[in-house]
Amino acid sequence: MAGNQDGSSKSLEVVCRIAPKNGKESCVSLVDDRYVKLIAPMNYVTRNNDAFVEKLFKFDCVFDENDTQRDIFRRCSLDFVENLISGNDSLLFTYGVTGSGKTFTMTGNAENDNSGLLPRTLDTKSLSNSRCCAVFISYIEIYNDMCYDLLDENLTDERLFTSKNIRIDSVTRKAYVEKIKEVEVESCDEAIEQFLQAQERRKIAKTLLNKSSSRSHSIFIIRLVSASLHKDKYYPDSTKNDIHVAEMSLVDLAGSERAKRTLNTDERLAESNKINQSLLTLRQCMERLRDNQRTQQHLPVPYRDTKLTYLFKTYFEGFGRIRMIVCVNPQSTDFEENLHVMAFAKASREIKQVQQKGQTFVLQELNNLPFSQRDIQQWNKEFSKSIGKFQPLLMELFDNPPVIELSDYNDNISITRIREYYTTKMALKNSYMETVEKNTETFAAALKSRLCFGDMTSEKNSELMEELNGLRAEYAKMDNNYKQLKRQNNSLKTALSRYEAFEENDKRRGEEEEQRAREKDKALHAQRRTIQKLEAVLDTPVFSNNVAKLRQQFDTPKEPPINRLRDTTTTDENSRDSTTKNNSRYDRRSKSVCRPLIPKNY
Ligand SMILES: Nc1ncnc2c1ncn2[C@@H]1O[C@H](COP(=O)(O)OP(=O)(O)OP(=O)(O)O)[C@@H](O)[C@H]1O
Repeated sequence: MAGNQDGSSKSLEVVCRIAPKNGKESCVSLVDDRYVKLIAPMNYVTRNNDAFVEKLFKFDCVFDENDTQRDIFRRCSLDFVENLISGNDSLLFTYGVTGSGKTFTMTGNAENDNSGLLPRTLDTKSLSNSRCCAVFISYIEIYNDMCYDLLDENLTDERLFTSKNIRIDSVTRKAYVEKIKEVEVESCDEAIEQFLQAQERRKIAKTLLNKSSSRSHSIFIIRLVSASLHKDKYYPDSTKNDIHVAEMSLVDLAGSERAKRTLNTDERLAESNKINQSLLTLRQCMERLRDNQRTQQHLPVPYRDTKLTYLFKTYFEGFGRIRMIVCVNPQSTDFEENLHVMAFAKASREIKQVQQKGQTFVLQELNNLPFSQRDIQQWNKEFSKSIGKFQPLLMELFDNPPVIELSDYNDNISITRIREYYTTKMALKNSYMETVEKNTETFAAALKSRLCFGDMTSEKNSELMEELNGLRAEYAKMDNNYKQLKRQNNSLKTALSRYEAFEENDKRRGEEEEQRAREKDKALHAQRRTIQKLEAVLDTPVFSNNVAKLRQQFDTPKEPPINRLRDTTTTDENSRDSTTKNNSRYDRRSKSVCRPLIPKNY
């Protein structure tokens, strides 16, 4: 392999996609095209008992529900297709919690222009490629840490004895899955047909958190073999040693799951454990890679621990580009898992990748020439067709030549026969030659006109391309503006609903106060009426009489002191008697004082 590094190192690219929120509560929100905010649910405290309110995370790009599948494709996959055509490898994968939209992003669905990255990638046309290409696809899944060929029609649901091994190619040093089917495809439709058939064989199941949850990691590989075309000819130039073999791998990882939330049991639980284990290993590999780069150490990276990490080892070692799409579900119940996902994304962005230039393979090094068998068949067909046109003429030209046998030098009969034969054939040949020349002229004229037309078309194409690029740029600008406005609109809507909630609260509070004031008024009114009644009572003659009587009683002079003195000279008994009498009289009086002022019947 003559692959060479271009020396530049870039951070591993991580993009974030926030799924549409499913309810009012949301723990993730887009700040701008590069930052997301993770907001803790009410009363959330970390394990260290610290209060966590919100935290910002940086990405290379952020998408939310306002971005379409087409936007994601143009930002995340289109440049990888160009990378593929120019002979470089790329790995594009989705990562996230179960139900966060990984499969939706990668595969999508046919409804409402919702097809995902994979079908869109297959449907890309290159206008600038002047090379002869052949496209091969393979599709594998890693289920319970075993590798299976999804293009294999005999793959049963039990997957008995069909697991494949991963090997490292001695020439290219790339990891590959051994003995899998690689199908050459001629069109996007053909590739998608193969993909859909294979998709039926994928392990998918209903879980509590996702009604069609991927139980395996799926890896779709597009292999492009290209060679420059031989000058003025329609077949590849095999002498120049510039055959490019490049791969683009589109990976839909299974989502991390917590048994506590999924309530998985038996088979689902075993799957879940394997999924989590391989994701953990992926995480450990990335972290070790980052730490090695930071500390300039060479501690072993545990790629071999799982099939997934072993298969992508070469990518992480710097061969090819990697882009990770982190999918997040903004619902509050996913907060803790999203926190882990964000931490992983942050660590991944700290990994530096040494960029590779196109890998050119020297022909002799390859065991199997990567020519497209279809192309070869096609060329043979065309060749035989054009040769075939002249076949009858050739046959006619050399059919039944006369036996050249003379009895003696005077054998005029034989000489005449031979002369006649060759004269006729000479005339025939001349006429063929004329036809051939005429045909050549016609063909040359046709070719010239086609070439002219081709030149014109290509010029027009370049003009149109320029225009298209201008329009694309304009569209992108308008699209950005539109999204910005949409986001502003959304935040205004949120502010409005918050304001309305406040207003509603105020209104309710006002009404409650009014109600309280009314009740107070009512109570006051009742008190006033009671007072009025009391005043009315005060004015009644009965009351005045009673008052007069009372006054009279109080105004009546008390026993003169002298009597009292006399009483004291009497015996104790008398004294006690008189005291008792006086007391009882007083009692009587006091009873009259205690009589109600207001008559009972009032
Ligand atoms: N951006 C989005 N727009 C519209 N629908 C979405 C989006 N993201 C996810 N969904 C919907 O949410 C549901 C779950 O998504 P999906 O199956 O892609 O999750 P997943 O991450 O692949 O889950 P798992 O790891 O369990 O396979 C699907 O019905 C999908 O259509």
